[in-house]
Amino acid sequence: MHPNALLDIATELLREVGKLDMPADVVVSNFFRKHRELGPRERHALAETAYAVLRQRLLFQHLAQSGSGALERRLAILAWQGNETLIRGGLGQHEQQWLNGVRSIDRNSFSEKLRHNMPDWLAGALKNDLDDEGFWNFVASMSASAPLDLRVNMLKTNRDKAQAQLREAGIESTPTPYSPWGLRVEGKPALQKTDVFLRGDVEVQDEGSQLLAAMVSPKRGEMVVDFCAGAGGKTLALGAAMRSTGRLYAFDVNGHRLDKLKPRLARSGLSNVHPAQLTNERDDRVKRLSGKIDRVLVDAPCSGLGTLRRNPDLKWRLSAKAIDELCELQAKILESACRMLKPGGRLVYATCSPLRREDEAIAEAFSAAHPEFQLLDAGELLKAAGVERADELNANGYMRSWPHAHGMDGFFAAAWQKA
Ligand SMILES: C[S@@+](CC[C@H](N)C(=O)[O-])C[C@H]1O[C@@H](n2cnc3c(N)ncnc32)[C@H](O)[C@@H]1O
Repeated sequence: MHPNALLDIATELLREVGKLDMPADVVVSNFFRKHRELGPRERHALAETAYAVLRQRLLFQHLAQSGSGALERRLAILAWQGNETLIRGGLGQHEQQWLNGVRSIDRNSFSEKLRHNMPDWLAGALKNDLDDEGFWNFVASMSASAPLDLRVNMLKTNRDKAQAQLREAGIESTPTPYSPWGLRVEGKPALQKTDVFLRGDVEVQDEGSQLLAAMVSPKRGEMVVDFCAGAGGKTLALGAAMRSTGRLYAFDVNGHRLDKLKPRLARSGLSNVHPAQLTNERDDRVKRLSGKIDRVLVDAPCSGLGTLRRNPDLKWRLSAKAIDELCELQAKILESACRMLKPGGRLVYATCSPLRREDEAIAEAFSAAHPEFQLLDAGELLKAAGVERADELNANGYMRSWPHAHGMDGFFAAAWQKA
């Protein structure tokens, strides 16, 4: 495709993504469905360019002020993630000069806001929770893209075999440093077409998300509830840990998300999973299971800010008010879900948020209101589940992962045992 035509398409894509009215991954895949003429390399460059703009939106918007023509075209030129020589071929003389000028600006001269690229409310909240070094480490980690992690389905195979089969399909991977079930893949290969994926030997799941299942560590024959199962990322890991025995309820209020679990379940070979849509967290099903369940995972609806590497649009689509509402809902869900546990049972509360308000604050309030639930040490639980270097993930008894420290998404988990 001619570079100018490619820049026109990039301009169009950035216009769509810039509306921020839908998740960026949905906008990008809808856009590609409309533009069948694009090859894989062009799609990759376009998607990465859109994501680069979302990651450093304030900086690019600031730099784009000095140019002329459509704003989105200037953003695309500044953030271009494909072949530099190719795209330069599509630029007019003025654009070439403008780009050279912008590139020569010393980035150290930029204001703090242009360096962290976050709305004020979010920068304020993170600075409140992290020290200066932690804050800037977090910022740096969020400006890179995330790796593709897979969880090996131990019901069907083992990590060595899965790795060898991926290699046969031309996909190189390495064992994840913490999760004993994880493989980290180089680049973004077309995994979904490989036999090893279609057979259900591997599933896409961030290493941190695998560790949340390790915090639950369900055993064969147990009664387990995944309260906020969504599309079932953790459900599948829990079901495999149970060796497809016992009963695993996959609850969610969103039927559309639960529908997405079905094809994954079919591949997984699990027969112990029972998906059910709830009307709300106080649904009658929850009452009926009161005092009957061995393990409950509450993978709560949250800001998702621990996944900013994958979903950089979140920081622009969320607001301080939305966090307030989420915190209220998280407390309500935990309060209702805890009723299902039998004495001796384990409750796990988890988020993919780095904000203390959604994490420690919810866990501390729950502990204070429920003396019958005793907090368990996350480091010990992870070690017992076979997680390597478990101590590195222990933060005052809670589990915490950071992209900059552990190379995985930012997760939090608290676990309690019911007396
Ligand atoms: C973090 S996501 C779950 C992701 C999922 N566990 C996975 O691993 O793929 C949170 C889920 O909570 C669900 N949810 C929101 N409000 C809920 C409620 N009141 N009761 C149960 N689930 C709820 C959302 O529909 C969403 O699917």
